[in-house]
Amino acid sequence: MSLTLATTTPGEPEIFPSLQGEGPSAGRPCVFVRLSRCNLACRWCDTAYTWRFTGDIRPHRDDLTFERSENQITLDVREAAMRILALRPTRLVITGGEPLLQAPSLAKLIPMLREAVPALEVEIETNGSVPPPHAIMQLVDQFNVSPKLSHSGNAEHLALVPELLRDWAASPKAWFKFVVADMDDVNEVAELQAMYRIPSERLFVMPEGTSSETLRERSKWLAGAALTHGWRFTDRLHIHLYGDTRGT
Ligand SMILES: C[S@@+](CC[C@H](N)C(=O)[O-])C[C@H]1O[C@@H](n2cnc3c(N)ncnc32)[C@H](O)[C@@H]1O
Ligand SMILES: Nc1nc2[nH]cc(C(=O)O)c2c(=O)[nH]1
Ligand code: SF4
Ligand SMILES: [Mg+2]
Repeated sequence: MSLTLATTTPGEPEIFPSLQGEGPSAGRPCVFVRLSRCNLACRWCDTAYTWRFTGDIRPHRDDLTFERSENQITLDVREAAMRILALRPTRLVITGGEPLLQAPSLAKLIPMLREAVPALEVEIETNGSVPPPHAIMQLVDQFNVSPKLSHSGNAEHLALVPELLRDWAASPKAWFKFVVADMDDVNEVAELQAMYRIPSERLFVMPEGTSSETLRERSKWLAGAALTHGWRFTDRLHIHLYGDTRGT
């Protein structure tokens, strides 16, 4: 069984230690694993190298195949586990791309890691549009679910998501993290919250941006909107610390 990962440089799988930069566990030391491929295609995606390959215009369509890319590498699950364990993880963040596209391999990887580190805590970053298999719901401690608003440009795909969002909202393991670029987005978050009964306690808003300047500018009014609506606010610590750099 194998996993397809993103790469930092050709041939080097994107497995790295860093502080969690976003959401409910921001500031925690973690090991990150970034998987390749995504079912969506967000206009402002900061990791488009995980899915935008040559000749691949609509990656979430089944009729398009992915071309080989130096931005991805396939490893046996056992090899991926060894590389992760070498970094002595206490908490793991599995991200992408969309990690739930490789759920069956993750259901092999996580128990393998826990055999070596029984107390290992595991988070998954997901766009919330791929149904998580039961085994994954059991194995993972925390899901950082980032449903995409209309400004992401995934309109026709997002029409399929509503039922799933209701399920995520009902799970105490799911924390919502909405990427916001302007006040229209704030209003859309409020609508989704009401429609799917997302508890404010588990709802974060996060500014869209890949530079400190943009994040600071947007944080000023977004912090106010969070206060008005009773939501949580999260910055993107890693961008301030390291910039928009692979493997950080
Ligand atoms: C690259 S995604 C990978 C996981 C999954 N595909 C998702 O979208 O949740 C990781 C996180 O980064 C966020 N993100 C991506 N590009 C961003 C940007 N330009 N500004 C702010 N957040 C961004 C996503 O919304 C998500 O919360
Ligand atoms: N430090 C750090 N924190 C993160 N939180 C979510 C990330 C992601 O890309 O999913 C991320 C990332 O890439 N780096
Ligand atoms: S869902 Fe996540 S990885 Fe996929 S395009 Fe959007 S932000 Fe990027
Ligand atoms: Mg990121």
